[in-house]
Amino acid sequence: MPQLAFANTFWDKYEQLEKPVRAGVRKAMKKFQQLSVAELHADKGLHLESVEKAADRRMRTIRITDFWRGVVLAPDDGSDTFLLVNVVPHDKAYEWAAKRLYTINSATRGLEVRNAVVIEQLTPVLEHKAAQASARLFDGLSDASLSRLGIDDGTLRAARTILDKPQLEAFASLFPEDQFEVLQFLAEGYDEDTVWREVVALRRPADAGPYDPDDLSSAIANTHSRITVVTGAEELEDILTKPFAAWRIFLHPAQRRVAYRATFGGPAQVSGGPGTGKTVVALHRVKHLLQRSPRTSRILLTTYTTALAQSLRENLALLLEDDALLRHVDITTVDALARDVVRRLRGSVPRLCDDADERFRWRKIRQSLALDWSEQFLSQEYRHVVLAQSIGTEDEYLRAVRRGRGSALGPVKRVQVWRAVKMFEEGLRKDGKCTYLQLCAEAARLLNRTAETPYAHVVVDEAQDLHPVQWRVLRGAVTPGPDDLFITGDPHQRIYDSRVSLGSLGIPVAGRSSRLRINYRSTEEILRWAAQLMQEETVESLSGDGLDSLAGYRSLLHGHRPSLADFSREEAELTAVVEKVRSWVAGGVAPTDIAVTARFHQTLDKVRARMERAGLPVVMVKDGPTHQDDGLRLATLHAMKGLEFRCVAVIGVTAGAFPFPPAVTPLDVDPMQHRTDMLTERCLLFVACTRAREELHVSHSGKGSRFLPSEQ
Ligand SMILES: Nc1ncnc2c1ncn2[C@@H]1O[C@H](COP(=O)(O)OP(=O)(O)OP(=O)(O)O)[C@@H](O)[C@H]1O
Repeated sequence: MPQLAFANTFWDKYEQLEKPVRAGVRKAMKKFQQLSVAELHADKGLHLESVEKAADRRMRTIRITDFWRGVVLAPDDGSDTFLLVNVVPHDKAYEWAAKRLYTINSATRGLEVRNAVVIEQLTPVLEHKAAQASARLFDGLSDASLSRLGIDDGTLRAARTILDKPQLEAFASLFPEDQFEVLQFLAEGYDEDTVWREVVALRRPADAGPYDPDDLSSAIANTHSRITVVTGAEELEDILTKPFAAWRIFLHPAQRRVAYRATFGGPAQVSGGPGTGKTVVALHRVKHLLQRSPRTSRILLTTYTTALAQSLRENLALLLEDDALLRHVDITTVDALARDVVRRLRGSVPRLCDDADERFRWRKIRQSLALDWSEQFLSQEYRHVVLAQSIGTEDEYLRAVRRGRGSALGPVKRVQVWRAVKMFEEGLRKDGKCTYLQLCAEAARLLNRTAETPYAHVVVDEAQDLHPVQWRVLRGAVTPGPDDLFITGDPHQRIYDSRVSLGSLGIPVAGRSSRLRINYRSTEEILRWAAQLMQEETVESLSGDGLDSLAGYRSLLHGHRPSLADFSREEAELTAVVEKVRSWVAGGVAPTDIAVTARFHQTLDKVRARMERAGLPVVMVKDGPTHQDDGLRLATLHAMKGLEFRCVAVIGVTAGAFPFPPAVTPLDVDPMQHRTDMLTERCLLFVACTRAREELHVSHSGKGSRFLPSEQ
């Protein structure tokens, strides 16, 4: 019987096909499982046909319906793995198939495809231009170095004509995939050995023997990130009938390496820019841990908000497809976990004090003690110093190193602050209340006192915003040792001003950190635009022991440039956003795949009224809509964390809203805190803009925010 394999490019089309065409695909695929190779070639219904003047002699088309054909790479070396690469309307199928050439990469041993015809047409023209340029992008690299990294002669000739990064990007859909990634890394300035390690070694099989350019079936088996080999009828049915989600099947080697690494000697960390698949990796890690843990052990999968926990739940169910396994995983926020721990180990949970109540209490204390500091300063001092360092006595506070705080506090002042802290804590205690962070501190204390740890493994997503006391809860929830904590996050998306040093919290990740660089969500145009919002900012790493950067961060997708619109009045801005949403809907985007976001609820209320008047129903993200709830999504910027939509409009990006003065500590009060607050403001806008997959619209009325790029 022949073997059947699918290239991920096949799914790009399959998902959009109409029902009868899909049924045709299913019927054709089944034949590959029922007939012998000889019978396949002879089957009249399938009509396995070679392609005239094809760049690849193994290209075949098959009949799907009267109007659609499948494109198949058929082995001609005696092996029996057929690779299904695309479904194309009948009249375009031959042209599409004729241009593609499949080859085996000499370094990675993966199967790659290139648009051989277009590369061949372009190269002489570009060679002519390149000869006149003073420098080319890859001048500094010898042919031998490039060849070691898998660049073959055809690619080399074209690569030698490339002058700059934008020109390289234009080759994204033309060059063989692994070779293109190697060139992207080199273009970012990485040296040969790093590129070998980060691209080649990740893919190359450990037991790679001598290079055989014709061993198609081994190459197909090696190419996990782009090809899936179907092992049986059940699996085929499963793939063809369930909603297809590429992330379930095709992991990038950098994702697979961490998600399925047999074991880590201790806490492990994965960082990466927005949309690089950190959540996807966290989900696959849970799957891996479940498969290798004893049936009695429990796993905690945790994230920052309830909405994100809900989405993790849905996606893990999709990935595992096994309710029995799913029951071994608790999916919850750290705060909810802390509440459960306190309830279980202490019997009751105090009432929770919300942000407004907390601010009110600090204000009253400040007034009653006639302190010079603002309530914001006191609340931050409590959060970033007292709670962060578990300070319990005045003496400890007097000796504390106030990391991250830029205002000096001598002993006299510290005694005053400590009095305020005690008043705050006693006031809450008297009212039978506590803040969320106090609840976490209590949960951590209780977990520390008991010998029992509730979880065998803890997997943390969106880790960048967790406060040290929340980390203590997680530290206490799992016994230190191999595979205890698996952490994913992006310090460029820190929007709640929590600073940590994971090492000092008993979570050392040194030597077990990795980074993801390919964005699977947004187009390169959106990414480049959004990255300008973070310009020149240095960002502390996830573990707090150095700096993080977005170097090498890129997308393979291309689309429209974001639009930045500027209005003199808010009315006009609101009218424009309604029109924008209308045009997206008219273009075929489902309202559930569109989000409008603004900093303030007030702005969202106005948007809501306008949209409803225009006959466009809306749903607030904070109300936790499910997939079934129709309507365009409205959310504050904070609520956009972790989400994604095909189209996003970020409105009200004015000078007064970004930075928002009440959210920023004045420079003269605390220069360090001022810088952190300003960075958090930038991050907030960055997070919102990077939620967009295909279209991003940003607008303001009146003066625009200084964070906005000056050039489009
Ligand atoms: N290997 C993959 N193949 C296809 N799609 C992928 C892959 N990895 C991730 N994706 C898709 O990319 C998008 C972003 O993934 P994910 O949410 O995991 O990224 P993230 O790094 O957690 O993002 P953020 O930090 O911005 O919230 C999702 O739509 C996901 O399905």
